[in-house]
Amino acid sequence: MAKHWADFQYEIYLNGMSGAVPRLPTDPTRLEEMAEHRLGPGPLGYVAGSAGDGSTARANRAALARRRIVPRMLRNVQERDLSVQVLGRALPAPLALAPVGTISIVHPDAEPAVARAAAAQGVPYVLSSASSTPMEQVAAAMGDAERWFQLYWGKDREVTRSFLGRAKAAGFTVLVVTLDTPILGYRPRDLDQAYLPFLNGVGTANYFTDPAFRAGLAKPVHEDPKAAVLHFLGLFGDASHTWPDLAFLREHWDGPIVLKGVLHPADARLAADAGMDGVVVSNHGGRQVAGSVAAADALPRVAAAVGDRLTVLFDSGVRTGADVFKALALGARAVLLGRPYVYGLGLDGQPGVEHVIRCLLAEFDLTLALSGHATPATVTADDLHEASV
Ligand SMILES: Cc1cc2nc3c(=O)[nH]c(=O)nc-3n(C[C@H](O)[C@H](O)[C@H](O)COP(=O)(O)O)c2cc1C
Ligand SMILES: CC(C)CC(=O)C(=O)O
Repeated sequence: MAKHWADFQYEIYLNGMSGAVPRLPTDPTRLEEMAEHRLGPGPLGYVAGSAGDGSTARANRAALARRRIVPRMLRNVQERDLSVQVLGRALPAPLALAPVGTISIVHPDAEPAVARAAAAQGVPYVLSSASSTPMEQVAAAMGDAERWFQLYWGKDREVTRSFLGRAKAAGFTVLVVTLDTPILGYRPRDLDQAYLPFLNGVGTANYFTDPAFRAGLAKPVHEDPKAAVLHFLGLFGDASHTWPDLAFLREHWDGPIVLKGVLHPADARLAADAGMDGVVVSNHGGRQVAGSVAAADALPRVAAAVGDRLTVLFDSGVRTGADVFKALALGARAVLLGRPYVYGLGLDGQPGVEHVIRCLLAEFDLTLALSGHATPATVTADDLHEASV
């Protein structure tokens, strides 16, 4: 019998026969609660927090909860294959880890631990520009796994050129360009504590080791770290970019380019017109625009507009295997997971991240099977019922 992601639950029960229970909860809500007790107030506020009154983050969850799965019976789901084709690559399941900057604030093993966990499970990890570890070191920890790099497309073209060159040399093949964060959103939990990881130099290592970034400093980083941090804050984003500027990135990157943070179907069409390969329908986990459309409400409109021209990915609010199923039904090819794996890392390092991935995919596998599907490819909008509350 083929191995299935769902087997993880039997592994847990079998371990229980010798008295072992999982070190971390298998329920994402309890995982978050545990992280709340373990992370310090600054890191917790930064990771768990969102923009303004938090309404976008709540809407992300509500939009997924409102959709209910309508399971089908007697469809032979004994043998299942969760793999999907994404940007010409075969992924073992419709999942990647979202780019999350500055994660050394939750665990000293930081990005290399996430990279090893993702590689061990065969799931792509999108490494953030704001990595607390230089990208070359993280790439080395990724082994043979797919290497995806997220670009903060900033003000200094030389830094952008240098990042793209370093990413290519380090074996990254897919470029994910984040559009929704040219400026940091209004985040009261961070403001109230006057806390930002970058102010302590966290999340800047990838910049501080960059020759083009260093060329813009009057003094070496170790002589004036504060000036280096200010330089980073001044250049990581550029709110003056417009659609024609994408030509620069297309010119300097050979592989697939995916635009992250697209919510409007018209923007998705512009992405396709600009020669991009994919979009991530995302509102940055509700961290940028309070009051914005829930990502799961934007998804079907974007998929209808460009699903035949672009690879449509999705993030913001995914917590469970059922959420992955719903995102596929709403038109996504695969999802990116954000905060939950950061909590796994914070609580238990690399094994914590692997635990989160295995729980999510076990639940997705079971949801798929118990809803009458042997593969993600057959999931459609017909599998969902939209509840009125
Ligand atoms: C602490 C934190 C840091 C983040 N840093 C980045 C980043 O550096 N680049 C980026 O494109 N997105 C970043 N994001 C957004 C995630 O990639 C993703 O869009 C979001 O977390 C998905 O929502 P979820 O947390 O509800 O799963 C960050 C999110 C969090 C929580
Ligand atoms: C502003 C970035 C450097 C990090 C980020 O994307 C975030 O905090 O959401």
